[in-house]
Amino acid sequence: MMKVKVNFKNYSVQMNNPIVNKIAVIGAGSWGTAIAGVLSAKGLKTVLWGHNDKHIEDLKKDRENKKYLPGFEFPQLLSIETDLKEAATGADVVCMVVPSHGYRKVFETLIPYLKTGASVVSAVKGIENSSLMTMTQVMRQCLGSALTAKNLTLSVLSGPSFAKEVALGLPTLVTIGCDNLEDAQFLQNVFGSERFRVYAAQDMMGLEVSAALKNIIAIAAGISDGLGFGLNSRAALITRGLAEITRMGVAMGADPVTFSGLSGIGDLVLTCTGDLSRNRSVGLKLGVGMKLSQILDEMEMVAEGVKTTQSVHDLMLQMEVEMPILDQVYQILYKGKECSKAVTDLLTRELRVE
Ligand SMILES: NC(=O)C1=CN([C@@H]2O[C@H](COP(=O)(O)OP(=O)(O)OC[C@H]3O[C@@H](n4cnc5c(N)ncnc54)[C@H](OP(=O)(O)O)[C@@H]3O)[C@@H](O)[C@H]2O)C=CC1
Ligand SMILES: O=C(CO)COP(=O)(O)O
Repeated sequence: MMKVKVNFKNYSVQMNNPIVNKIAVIGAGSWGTAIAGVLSAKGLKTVLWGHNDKHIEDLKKDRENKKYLPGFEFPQLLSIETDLKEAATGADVVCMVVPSHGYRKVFETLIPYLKTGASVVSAVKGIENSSLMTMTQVMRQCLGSALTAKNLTLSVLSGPSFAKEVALGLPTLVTIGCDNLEDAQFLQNVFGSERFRVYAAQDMMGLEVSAALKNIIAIAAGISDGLGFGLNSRAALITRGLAEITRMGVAMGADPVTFSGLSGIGDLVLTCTGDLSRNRSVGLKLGVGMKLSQILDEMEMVAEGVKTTQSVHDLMLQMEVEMPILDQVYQILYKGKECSKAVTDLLTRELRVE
């Protein structure tokens, strides 16, 4: 039987589209494809770039991303590219959706093609292993003086947003953060639509830390469910996880208020409870006794929390921030600790005041 494809339902051409001639979405996984689909469905000329020639050929031929976001036909205004120069040249907005482990290399290659005055948005939720930097810190470092010479704006898109639900046009609320609120407000109009409501913010560090660290707590929540624990345990992990994320965020310069927003508690709840989460599913499999190497071998998609656990563990030691849940997830992922022993160690810590 032939499967019916959905054409980015509920995103119609908007009358209030701001003047952007071209948007480049860099990274053709599920999230990049969903973002590019939404933008083009609302009437903006959008180019989606991916690094894998064979995969990109399939996208062109099928007008669908069968590997990462099956079932959604590309809108007419979406074009597909393997050439980074072609994709980025002339783009007013460049949205980076390459996973954190490949982000720096792709961005460095992209810099010469960035248009003067362009807005560069990171939609990625991870902390780089080698530098322990967030993605906008990586971009700042790569750009150096080109950031001001080219008059570029850096920003972050974050919030509870499973790619599949966004592609289906189910109501989704996210936040875009820029140093300057006016720049965030411009991007609110670029990305926003009736079904994709965008809030503006200025605390980029808070958005990036909450986005990256919720993935680690989602692994912990998956482990808890995999071990057969109940809803009490999951609620406790979300609550104490948020306390850890906030402690680290504040130590890194974030505003604590951000952690009670969409990118904070919003995305944490989604990822810890939603079965579409790849990070939660890694935890579930660990909880029922599978080995991490086997889980990763069988996964086609990225679970950013696995690598980010390593980065945040380094940050925890460097910055002397107390993060007991993160520490146990690290022990399970990287030191082969038994999940049940990690739980016992967490529950028998010295008694505390909340
Ligand atoms: N999916 C979602 O619902 C959401 C994801 N995010 C975030 O978006 C980011 C991207 O994730 P997502 O799209 O889901 O990932 P997917 O697993 O769906 O796809 C990953 C994509 O990245 C490509 N890729 C892998 N390595 C590199 C590299 N070194 N250079 C360039 N491209 C590379 C893959 O190509 P190939 O396989 O062909 O090598 C593939 O196209 C992550 O940080 C994630 O946390 C944020 C919000 C929602
Ligand atoms: O960040 C996400 C939704 O907001 C997606 O989470 P996963 O990467 O765990 O699937």
